[in-house]
Amino acid sequence: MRVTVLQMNQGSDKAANIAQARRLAEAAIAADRPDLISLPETWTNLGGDRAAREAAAELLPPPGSGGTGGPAYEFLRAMARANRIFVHGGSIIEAGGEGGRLRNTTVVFDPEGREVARYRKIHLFDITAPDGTGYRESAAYEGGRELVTLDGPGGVRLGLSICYDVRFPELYLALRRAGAELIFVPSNFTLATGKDHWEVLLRARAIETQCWIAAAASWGEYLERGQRRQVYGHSLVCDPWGHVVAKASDGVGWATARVDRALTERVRRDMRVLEHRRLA
Ligand SMILES: O=C(O)CNC(=O)[C@H](CS)NC(=O)CCC(=O)C(=O)O
Repeated sequence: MRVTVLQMNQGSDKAANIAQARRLAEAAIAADRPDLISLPETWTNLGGDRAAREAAAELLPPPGSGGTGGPAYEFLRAMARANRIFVHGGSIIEAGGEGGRLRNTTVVFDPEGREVARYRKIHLFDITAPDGTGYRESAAYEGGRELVTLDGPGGVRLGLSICYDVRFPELYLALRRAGAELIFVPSNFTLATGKDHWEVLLRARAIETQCWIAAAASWGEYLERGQRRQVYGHSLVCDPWGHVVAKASDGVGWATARVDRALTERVRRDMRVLEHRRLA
């Protein structure tokens, strides 16, 4: 099976972001025929101000209801159904959290266009970057609490996570223990942290968990309340040995890799790290 990660340069115009996602996804699907395609974190909105973020938010239909969602949700569903592929929607902004807060939420659709998983980002990005920029994701967002895995194409078990989650290895160990073979890390990684940490963290999570990692990321500049900010990009797919087997260059685009399940099996058989664990 093949997995494609899309690299976008979204801003605060939701309709333009959906148009960009559509254009990139159509080109990637035509070129590489993936079974599974993944978008970046909050690909429907990056930056702007609180009002732009709230305007991009969608109230999602209850899981399993088959109900109709907003334009981003319906775009993802239609793309899955039209191409008969799994679509991992990076994350979209979900309205309806406690106290008017938003949620940073992944939805996954199967080739029939049914929503088969929903994950809400657990770890929120409240930090000061080395360049002095402060981030307080928890001001707008409510954190999730639930671990999510599901069956993907060809029975490959998928595990869900988002961006800053990647710094918390216990989540990935729990996903592996829940049977995950391919774990997603859709991201808006900052340039200041990403240049030093992005690939190291993703490869470490792959090596420790012996899982494939698919990390679709936002790339380039955007404006946050008029201030210029940069995100690192470098969307990639990593194999369970820790090799980066596909990576997007600078700019918008995508990268596709073949997920070789025989490799997963061999790595796990020959180095039984799960059984060798002593402390956690
Ligand atoms: O704010 C939104 O609308 C969507 N959320 C994000 O873009 C979040 C919080 S600002 N970004 C990250 O988690 C980057 C993590 C990162 O860069 C690191 O761990 O170093």
